[in-house]
Order: sequence, then C-alpha cells, then structure tokens
Amino acid sequence: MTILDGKKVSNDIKDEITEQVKKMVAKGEKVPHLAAIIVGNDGASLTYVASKVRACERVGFESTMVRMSNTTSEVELLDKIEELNTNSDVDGFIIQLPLPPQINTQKVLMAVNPDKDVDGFHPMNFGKMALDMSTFIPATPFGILELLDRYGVETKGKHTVVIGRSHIVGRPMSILMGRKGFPGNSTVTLTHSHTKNITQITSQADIVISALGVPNFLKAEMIKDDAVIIDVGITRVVDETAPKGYVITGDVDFENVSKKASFITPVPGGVGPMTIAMLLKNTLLARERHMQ
Ligand SMILES: Nc1nc(=O)c2c([nH]1)NC[C@@H]1CN(c3ccc(C(=O)N[C@@H](CCC(=O)O)C(=O)O)cc3)C=[N+]21
Repeated sequence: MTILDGKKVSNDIKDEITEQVKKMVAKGEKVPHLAAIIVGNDGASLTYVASKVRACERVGFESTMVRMSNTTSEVELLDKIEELNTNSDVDGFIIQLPLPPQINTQKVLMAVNPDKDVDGFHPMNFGKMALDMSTFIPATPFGILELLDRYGVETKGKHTVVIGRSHIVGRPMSILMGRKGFPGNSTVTLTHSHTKNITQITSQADIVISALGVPNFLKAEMIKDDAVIIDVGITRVVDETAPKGYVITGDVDFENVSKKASFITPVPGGVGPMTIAMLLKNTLLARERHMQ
C-alpha cells in the first residue's frame, strides 16, 4: 500500500511555483495576485481562506482577502465582484463557498470574469473543461489528477466510481476521469444519494473517489483488493481530547481500508493541501495568460 502524500506533493508544487515567481521577479514582471472573498464567519471557511493567503505568501504571490459580513446582500457582493473583475492588478479571485442563504450562488459565480475564475466554477470554464478545451480546472479535481499523475497511478481502462455529485468535486471529477488522455480514459460511474446498492458498485471499482462528507462512510467491505482510494471528505468531528476540540475526518475508514488498498490518500494531508497548491497553479496560469 502506498500513501498518496498530498502534503509532500503540494510542497513540491509550491517549490516549483516559487522558482517560477523568482524568475518573474528577476525579469521585472509583476507577480501573480490572488484575491479571495469570504462572506460571513464560518470557522472552517476562515481557516481555508487563511491557508490560501499563507500559501500565496510562501510562493511570493500577492494576495488580498476581502471579508464581508454575514448579512451582505447579493447586490453588495456583485459590486465587489465587479470591482475585482475590473481591477487589472488582480489576476484571479475566488469566492469562498458556501455563501449565506440570501445570496444566489449560481448567479454570483456567473458574475466572475471567466479569465479570472481560478476556481473554474463559471459555467463557461466548466463547459470548456467538459469539452477538453484548455481552462481553469476546479482546484480539488485538478489536485486529484495531479496526485494520480505524480504517483503514476494507471487510470486508463479502469473503472472509477465517484461518490457525490457536488458542483465543485464529484461532478467535475466524473467528467475529468472519463476524458481522453492521462489521467483519464477511465470508465466512470457517478453515484449519489439516490444510488441503490452502493456497495455493489464500489466493490467493482478500481478507483474510488469519495466526496460525500460523511465520516468513515467507506468501509473495507465496500472495496475490492488493491483498489485506489481518494478521500475528499473533510468533516470536523468534535473531540474534546483533541487540541483544537475537533479532528478532521475523511469519508474513508482509513485504518481498515488502507490494509486492502493499493494507493490511498490520508485525511488530513491528502487532497486538501493539493487543492491549495492547484489554486496557486491556476493563479500563475491566469497571470501568464494576462501577459499574452
Ligand atoms: N470557492 C471555493 N473554492 C474552494 O476550493 C473551496 C471552497 N470554496 N469552499 C470549501 C472547499 C474546501 N476546501 C479545502 C481546501 C483546503 C483544505 C485543506 O488544506 N485541508 C487540510 C486540513 C485543514 C484543516 O486543518 O482544517 C488537509 O486536508 O490536510 C481543505 C478543504 C476548499 N474549498
């Protein structure tokens, strides 16, 4: 069994990006600038955005965090988006999800300039992704592809089962794994809350990608020997004995599943850090495109 070490690979990617930024600085070019809008005070969201800002600092990017109150109206958010769309100093920006209920998420994501949409959530970029046209691939799916690539995990002709059809992970992942090229060329099954007899499906999978958000959902009995297991779940489970009062728990019963798997991502230290590294990569790509 091999651990797909997202922490390590994400550090390698950040080092590579740091080198590229140094070259930009040496040539007197402007460094990439990422902005993040966060609406409200959700603890987990604030943690993620803070990690993104820290990652920018580490690789030498400029970053801006825009904090808006929980009672922000849709119009106020759209105004802020327009400001970032037209600010030529900002290469890319994200709107941290989820948004409070008074705001229509789809409408907001459609307002982002597709050339600055480093999350790859705009329908234009999502469509381009599905049509194999170069674009910003959503960071979490992009990170999973990169991890499979760097460990040389074969995907061609394999049966990939994706659990969960969210717009930011499950749905794009199901498209990407079935695309031509590497990593891709998989036969994909997308499962969700209406799927019947999930065990029968997962037990036929060569690769399982779980993006459900139910701690310890995937058990050893649900997979076949030597399956590749990608755990996208990141649920904070209350634990008074833990230093922070909670532990980050994945969708996969790691202790038992890892004994049967050929490759597996840990939580934490798997897909999460890769997400941040690929957001940086998309921001670098945005900067390079804006220079052309
Ligand atoms: N517009 C938008 N873009 C996103 O990319 C986005 C989002 N909204 N909303 C929420 C999800 C979730 N997400 C994570 C990023 C990093 C870790 C991460 O670094 N996790 C660490 C642990 C971090 C911790 O201690 O909480 C790990 O797995 O090792 C996790 C989750 C990005 N998301």
